[in-house]
Parts: sequence; C-alpha cells; structure tokens
Amino acid sequence: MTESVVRENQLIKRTLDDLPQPKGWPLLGNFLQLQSKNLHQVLEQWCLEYGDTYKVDIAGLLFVVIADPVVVKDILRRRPKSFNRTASLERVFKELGIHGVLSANGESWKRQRRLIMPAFSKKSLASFFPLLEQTTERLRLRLVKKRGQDTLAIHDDLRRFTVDITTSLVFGHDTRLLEHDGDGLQKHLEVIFPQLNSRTRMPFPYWQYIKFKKDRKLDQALIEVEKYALKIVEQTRDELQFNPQLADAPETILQAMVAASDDDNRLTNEELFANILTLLLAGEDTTSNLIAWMLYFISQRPDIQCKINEEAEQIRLKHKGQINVQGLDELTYLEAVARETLRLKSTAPMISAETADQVTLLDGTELPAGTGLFLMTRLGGLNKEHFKDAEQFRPERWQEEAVAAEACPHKATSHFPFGGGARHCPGETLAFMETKMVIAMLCQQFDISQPESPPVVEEYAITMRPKNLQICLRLKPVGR
Ligand code: HEM
Repeated sequence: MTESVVRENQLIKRTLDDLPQPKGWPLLGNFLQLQSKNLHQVLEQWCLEYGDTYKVDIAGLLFVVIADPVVVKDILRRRPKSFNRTASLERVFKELGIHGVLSANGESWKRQRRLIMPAFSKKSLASFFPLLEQTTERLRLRLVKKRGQDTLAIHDDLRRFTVDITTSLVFGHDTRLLEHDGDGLQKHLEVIFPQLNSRTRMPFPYWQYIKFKKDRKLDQALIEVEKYALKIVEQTRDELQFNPQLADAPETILQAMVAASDDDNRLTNEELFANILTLLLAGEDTTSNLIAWMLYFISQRPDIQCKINEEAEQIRLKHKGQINVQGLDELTYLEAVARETLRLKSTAPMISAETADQVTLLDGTELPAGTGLFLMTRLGGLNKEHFKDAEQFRPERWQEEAVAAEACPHKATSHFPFGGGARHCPGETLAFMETKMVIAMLCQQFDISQPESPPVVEEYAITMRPKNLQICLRLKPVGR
C-alpha cells in the first residue's frame, strides 16, 4: 500500500463486521483449521484468498489477520500505547510462571525491558565475544567427532550451542550441553515451546480441569527448569554479596536484575525466574532455527559455501588469522546469506498483538479495544512486487551494490523478521554474531551437502523450524 492509498483508505471506513472470513464450522469457526503445525502458512494462504485484512473465528473469539507491510509497520510502531501483547499470551505465560519481558505489558514491561537492554548493547556484546569464540570451537569439536556419519540431524547440536551461549550471556553460567550427549535443559525447552504455542490459541483452558499426558510433561519440564533457574538466582545473590561492586557494574543480565531487586523497584523471585525462562525461550530456538535454515539453503549450493569461505578467509588474513569482533561486522556476504534466509524462512513469521483502545488501522479498519491481531510479518518479503524473483534464494540482493543497481527491486522494509518499534527484538545483533561465527566455522571446516531424506517442511511452534532437516558434513582436507 502506498501513502496516497493510505490516505484514501482512511476515508473508506470499515468495521470488524465488514471484514471477510474464511468459511469455518458451526460454533468452532476456524478453530480446527488453525490447529495445524503450519498455522502461519494457513494464515498466509488465506491472505492471498481473502485480502490483506480479514478475520478468523477461533470458537467464538474473533482475531484480525493483517498482511499489508505498511499497516503492520504502523501497528508495530504504535506499541505500547495503542497495541499490546495479547491477553491470551499474557494469561498463559502468567499461569506457567513465565510472565517476563516478552509477555508483559504496560509499566511492568517498561521496567523489565529497561533492565535487560544494557546487556544487549554493542559494548556488552563485544566483551562477550571471547566466550562466543570458545563456544563455537566447542561446537566444532563436537561436529568433528561426528564427521563419519552419513547424515546428521544437526538441529540438536545447534540447540545445544544456542542454549550454552544464552545461559552464559544471561546468567554467566555455561550449561556445557555441547560436551554431553544426554538430555539437558534444551529437551525441557523443546517440551515447553510447542505447548505454549497451542495454549495461547485455545479458546478454553481445558488443562485447568483435566490434564493429558502432554500437559503433565509440560508441568514436569517447568519444574526442572525452575529448579535450574532458582539455583542460578541463589548463586547470583551470593556473587553480589561477595562482590558488591557488581551491583554498579553487572556482568550479566541476571546480576543486573538481582541488583535491581534490592531497591524500591523490587523484582520478585517469580519475576527473575520468568525472565530467565523468557530469555532462554526467546534466544535459543529462534537462533538455532535460523542457523538450521541457512544450512538448508547452503547445503544445496556449494558456490555459496565457497563465497562465504573466501570472504571469511580475507577477514582472517586482515585480522591476524582470526575473525575478531570487528571482523564479524565485515562479513557482509555472510550477513546477506542470513538476511536472505530470514526473508524466505523467517523463524518468527508472525507476531500477535491486541488493540489497547479503539483504533483505526491505516487501511481504514476500525477495531474495538481488546481485538486480537495476527501480524503476518514474513509475507511482504515473499511478494514479487517487493523482491525480483522473490521465490529464489539470492543473497546478493542484500549487498549494497545490488541494492544500488535498480535491476533488483528491493524493499527491505516489507518484512519484519525481528519485529519493530519499541518492542523490537533486543537480541538481533547477538543472533547475527552467533550465526556468522557458526556458519563461517562450518564452511571453513566442512563440505556441506544434503543427503536423500524426506522433504524438509516448515513447522510452527511460536518459532518456525525446518522439520526433517538432515545434513552431511565431510571434513575438508587440511590446507584446502
Ligand atoms: C534469529 C534470531 C531471532 C529472531 C528471528 C527473533 C525475533 C523476534 C521477534 C519477531 C520478536 C517480537 C518483536 C516485536 O514484537 O516487535 C522478538 C522479541 C524478543 N526477542 Fe528475539 N529473535 C531472535 C533472537 C533473540 C535472542 C538471541 C534473544 C536474547 C537472548 C532475543 C530476545 C528477545 C526478547 C527478550 C524479546 C521480547 C521483546 C519485548 O517484548 O520487548 N531474541 N524476537
């Protein structure tokens, strides 16, 4: 939608009643159609059939689905004043004791966001770089041991990597999952994620009355994670008592939070636990999925692996044989590969929101307070009007020269892999740092290919992952 169309639309008002709706079932509405593991694809497909703004009925609850990037961007920008996270997300997270910065609204969100942001500054992340380097080396050692295997379900290794990184950064405590083969924290998180996803879309909280096997598994996973988190909180309290100057110059997000809980603005143990789990959930799956999707693409393209490797070699030569923190910024081709992956396979392809007041959207739709919204943040990136040959994987389109040459339409602001406005993802820089380190290491060490396996498909559980991904890693001869 262009600016002038926006102005015109504001004159053509419509209400919730006027919006089209896909045909559903009596009483249940579209509930059954939306229970699938590719919810985002169902909603995206309906955008093509019913237009950029339509409604769905989840057993009596109406949600509005919005795809136009101009309207989506405006909503993201008008948070937190006019739009909130949804009440259902807040309710489910609260009930499970995970009500941290991701699900909170209002003053509680502001306070928690203020506390976590310093840890994501460029300066903090630069001081964290040696740990990132060591953890990447530990992932390398783990994968070298597995080099003989014909096929590798690498996702598990990647998740171990991102959990080790996130726990180190957030709590200063390395879970060292990369050194073990058994189930660990990542297995509990694997139980929690899909369950959170399906509960936020349940019109009726059945689990308050009857618990199925999956609900009992969720309870158990939460108990295990809570045990882990409370132990870490205790350790952090001890560190602060032993070393009080840490309160003024905290080294981890948790130290900052515990230190802040001693002033008037107290963070309770529940809030601390909620944010530990929130950051683990927000940081772990999103990033390991991005790396996995990048491997999906580059394992089919030896030419791209070659280019990544050449660029990384140049940077190593420039910085005394190593990719240092400045060198990471200079890996522009690799960054383009990550951005192109996010365009086609955004690991967060939709964001939910809720109107805080009665609002009018930029397309002229008037909505009452409390209306749930699904913002389809990936769809604009798949649109041929915004990207030439939109269905093709072409990292070059993100490089400055290509953007400057008008031969390639390039509308970077038509999709929002990290959201936008005041609630924009704070972990974006960290995610790129992790991704670049891992992919540069893999392309240096291995020839990466895809073995015969069932087709890789998108699976949605708040984040979007490649189901069935198998990779084949062949160690490169030394000196090649
Ligand atoms: C490829 C990796 C990642 C992707 C695609 C991603 C995507 C997103 C998206 C779409 C949102 C919602 C933003 C909005 O509502 O506008 C979000 C929020 C958030 N992300 Fe990320 N994220 C990634 C990595 C991380 C990492 C590494 C961390 C931290 C360790 C993190 C922490 C958070 C937090 C705390 C929020 C909630 C922010 C708020 O509500 O104020 N994310 N992320």
